[in-house]
Amino acid sequence: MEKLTIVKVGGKIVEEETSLKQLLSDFAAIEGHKVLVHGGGRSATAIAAKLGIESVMVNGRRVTDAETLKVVTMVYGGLVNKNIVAQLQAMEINALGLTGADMNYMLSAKRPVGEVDYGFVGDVKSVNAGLLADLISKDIVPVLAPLTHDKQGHLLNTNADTIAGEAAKALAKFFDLTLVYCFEKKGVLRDEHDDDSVIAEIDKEAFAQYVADGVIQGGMIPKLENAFEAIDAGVSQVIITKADAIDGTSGTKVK
Ligand SMILES: Nc1ncnc2c1ncn2[C@@H]1O[C@H](COP(=O)(O)OP(=O)(O)O)[C@@H](O)[C@H]1O
Ligand SMILES: CC(=O)N[C@@H](CCC(=O)OP(=O)(O)O)C(=O)O
Repeated sequence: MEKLTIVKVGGKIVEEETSLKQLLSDFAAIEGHKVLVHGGGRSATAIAAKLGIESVMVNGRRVTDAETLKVVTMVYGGLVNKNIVAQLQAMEINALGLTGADMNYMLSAKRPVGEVDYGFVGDVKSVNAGLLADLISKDIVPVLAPLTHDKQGHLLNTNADTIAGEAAKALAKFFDLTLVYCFEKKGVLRDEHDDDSVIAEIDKEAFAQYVADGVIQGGMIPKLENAFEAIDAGVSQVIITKADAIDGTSGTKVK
């Protein structure tokens, strides 16, 4: 099987021009087939605020009403995605920006209203991995935005960590796959405020204990849940690391 690296980059890196540029240049240097998944939550929050729209997050997910859906569509599907594609093209990477609606590559269903009404948030139902794999095999580099669709004409907001996890799970049938979640810290930390307290390896048992102890919380919980699901689905390696170390030589290895 040929190797494929999927890199997911979070909002703090995406928001800052210099950190994004560095990340894209490191990404461009990865050998072999690759896919980039981007977030941009912070940019969406900033632009929503300029438009007088308040951002509400519950359990790390954005409550997405009709106006917020317009903002995230513009920010993720437009501004962030197309800027990344243009910058990668300048680095001789043949990038192709996609939402889940493009090529119908990622289908979702609006999350049912439970204790929380998340609005236009999509839970992934299926991934058209064959079409993505065809593109990847032709040396095209998909750049995936955190938007999916319901095939009834509606875009839905889906967390970027989930997009990366679902794409990895589906593409693991075609490639020997490494999934790298990169963000602003050196990995999963024993002490969130001490960047030198990286947990080198984590399994489900240790994860449950760290959550119970309050060491792992917030957005790191769904990130790790996505990571474990990817390992269970046959992804060879999942690494959580700092954006300047996407070569996988440091950070936290998910077992
Ligand atoms: N033990 C931990 N180690 C590292 N980060 C943690 C930990 N517990 C909670 N976090 C938080 O998780 C955040 C990463 O999750 P999230 O904001 O969803 O990531 P991203 O920026 O990649 O979308 C970090 O910014 C940090 O504040
Ligand atoms: C449903 C949901 O929460 N969607 C996310 C999608 C963006 C994202 O995940 O961005 P980061 O990776 O930068 O956090 C949101 O709108 O914030």
